[in-house]
Amino acid sequence: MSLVTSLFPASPWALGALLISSAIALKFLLIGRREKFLPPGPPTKPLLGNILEFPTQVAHFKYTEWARKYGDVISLKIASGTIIVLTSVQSIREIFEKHNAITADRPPHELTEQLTGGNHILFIHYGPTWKILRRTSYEMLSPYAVSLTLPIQVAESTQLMFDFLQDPTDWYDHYSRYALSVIMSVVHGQRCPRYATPRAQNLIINLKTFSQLVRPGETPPLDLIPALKYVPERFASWKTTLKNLRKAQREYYGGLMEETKKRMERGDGNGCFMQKVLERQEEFKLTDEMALYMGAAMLEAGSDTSASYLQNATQLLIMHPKVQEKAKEELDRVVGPDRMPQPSDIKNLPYVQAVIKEVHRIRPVVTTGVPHVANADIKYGGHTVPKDSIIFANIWGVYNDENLFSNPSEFNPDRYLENPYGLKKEHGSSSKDWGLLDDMDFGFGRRKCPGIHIAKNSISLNVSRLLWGFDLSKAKREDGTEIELDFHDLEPTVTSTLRPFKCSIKPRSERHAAVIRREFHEATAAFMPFEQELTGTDKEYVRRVREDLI
Ligand code: HEM
Repeated sequence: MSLVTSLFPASPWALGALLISSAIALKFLLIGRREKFLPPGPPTKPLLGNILEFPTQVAHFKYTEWARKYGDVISLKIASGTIIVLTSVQSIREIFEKHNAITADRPPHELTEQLTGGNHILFIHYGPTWKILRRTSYEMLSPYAVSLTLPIQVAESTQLMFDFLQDPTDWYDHYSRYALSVIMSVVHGQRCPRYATPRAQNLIINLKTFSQLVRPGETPPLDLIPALKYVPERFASWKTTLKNLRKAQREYYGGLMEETKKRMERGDGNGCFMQKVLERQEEFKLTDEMALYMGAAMLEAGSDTSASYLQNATQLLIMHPKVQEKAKEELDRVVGPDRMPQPSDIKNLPYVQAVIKEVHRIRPVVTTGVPHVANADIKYGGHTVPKDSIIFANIWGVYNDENLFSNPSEFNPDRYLENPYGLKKEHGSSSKDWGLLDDMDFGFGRRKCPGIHIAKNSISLNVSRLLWGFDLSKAKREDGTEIELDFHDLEPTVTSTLRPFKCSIKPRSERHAAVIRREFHEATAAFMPFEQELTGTDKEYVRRVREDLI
């Protein structure tokens, strides 16, 4: 028997079995391997692909390192799945904007599917339910609709400044209260005058449980191995957490909706988002479940994000006293010391606007965006972004590209006075691509953040008021030495959320402080329609604070 024939078994059945098992083995070996048509990326390992080096936290640093090495569109293999990361304005524009109908889907997310019954606009697939929810949110959060909510937004910002005045040590929580209260008022028609307000605390606790549950490693990889969802609850503690959270969320959001209904029945409606949703529920074709989770999604997507931006801005301003000085000079000239800046002032404050853009650039809130999914192949740069691939936009990587921005790690708002997009001189400002740089932090294409107008109001009003009224500096120890700030001390979440830190926030003068107190007192009428459901403790709190102002 020759060596060659000895390798083949005698029976044709055995030969067939051998061929099939070899084909299966080969297929398995190919799993994890980068297909030829894919954009380049780091080397893969059989079966695993890039799973071992795939970053689950602060992914933007690793994505950027790979982009500089392999190009602005890279691919990563997670077993047989493909992840695409875009790190240029041109690729984002082409793939997310030009092909927006193909890239409007989201990756499967079993946990949120089970938690919300597939009704949460942020997570659900691109399809009929999403279209209904999106149309509703788009209409309710249009620039015009948002302009009608300005009085409560401005009033809440006035309380924020008042809170800084009264109790600057809790500055971090004041931002969280503010962001929550604005969104609770605009969406559900009831405000949270204290951080400790039960409505605020309930939401904070539910959001914490949720973000712990979705943290990588907390639950088995349900989307990768769907069979895991059938493991009985006694062996899968995540199922109990999820069940309890679903119950808590439904009680919470259901309660808010009931209170809106009662307000409407009494004829005391305050024009909040949910009131309008309920009034037009049939027209929008919203089921009760869809309406419930519409309100939920707004609160969940709209509170932490705005607070994180403002906390980041505060840290950056403390770290850059010269930027504060320059902004204050502009505010003194345009607004003066006898009133706080109003939304209508922002257009006359180019340097403050530059500061706001520079904070977005150096510290985008959602550094790698929220992933989209392609539902068909897309050709780009000689490669294919395949159907079903998960696509991230590496916003941080674009904003920190030294080919676009000079010294990108330097906080320098002046770059926006020299070029409307903050770009190096040679890029000019005429290319239509650059417009995308303006609002990158809010995402792209059909899934772009519908809350952008509320968020922009919050950001511009509060950054300008903070600079107008306060001197921000590092806190000092007892021995007089300054406590240094750590720019990279972030919470392990998907947003750029700083951990709380000590700092000093002092009114610029007694004159500024008096204006804040006066305007807070004058804001009482704007608060009232949103205080109908306050608990006894909260009622007592607002009564006492207002009495003290007289
Ligand atoms: C600084 C504040 C905010 C930032 C940075 C931000 C950022 C984002 C980003 C990056 C996305 C994903 C976009 C994409 O998939 O391409 C998003 C989606 C979303 N945001 Fe915001 N957001 C902010 C404030 C708000 C506010 C105030 C609201 C509500 C009033 C809101 C409601 C939503 C909703 C409902 C979605 C889901 C849209 C969808 O999937 O169709 N956001 N946001």
